[in-house]
Amino acid sequence: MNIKISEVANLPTEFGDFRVQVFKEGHKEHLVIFKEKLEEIPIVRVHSECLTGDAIGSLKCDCGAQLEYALIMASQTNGMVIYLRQEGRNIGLLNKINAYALQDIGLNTIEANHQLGFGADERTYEMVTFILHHFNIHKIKLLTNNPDKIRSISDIEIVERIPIIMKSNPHNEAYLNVKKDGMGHLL
Ligand SMILES: Nc1nc2c(ncn2[C@@H]2O[C@H](COP(=O)(O)OP(=O)(O)OP(=O)(O)O)[C@@H](O)[C@H]2O)c(=O)[nH]1
Ligand SMILES: [Zn+2]
Repeated sequence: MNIKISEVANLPTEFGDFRVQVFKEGHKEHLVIFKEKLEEIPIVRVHSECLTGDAIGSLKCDCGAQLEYALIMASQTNGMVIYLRQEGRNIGLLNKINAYALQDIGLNTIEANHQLGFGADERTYEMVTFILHHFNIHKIKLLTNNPDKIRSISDIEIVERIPIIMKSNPHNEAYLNVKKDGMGHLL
């Protein structure tokens, strides 16, 4: 992997004061948000980019609320958020919106991906291992409901899984049910 690493900079936020660093892999610029004095076994959130949920307040998913919750947890526990640029479970924004259009006519989140020729989840997590090793972190507590994410992160000991369950709304209820029944999420 040819990875460019930025300097570390301060980033004051409404959730607390963080340090930030970018890991650039090809055209993907992943952002790591962390507290200056990390816990020995920190709480880590591996968050996948969701422009619609993270930045626009979309109610179709739970990403925006999860990101806020993760930043608050990181701030309060000397933890870290790894913001991976894997928009739309790594099919990209254009394809995700095409998937949303298929969902508008009745397909669920998995069926829509398949209709477009993608797997249900195209994400990989080598970058997480690279980033954590860069910080000399070998053990973490992972904030997730997704068992597949736990299985996919290699060479890092996940000593605890901490759930990150957000309140549902009428727009994302069906989506969350498919994550639970079709993708094995622990919801
Ligand atoms: N292709 C596709 N991607 C989606 C859809 N809804 C959300 N996403 C993307 O899914 C990613 C978030 O993954 P989720 O499955 O919600 O959750 P997770 O990260 O696997 O699991 P947690 O760690 O428990 O949150 C983001 O990259 C979103 O852009 C959808 O309908 N289709
Ligand atoms: Zn989302």
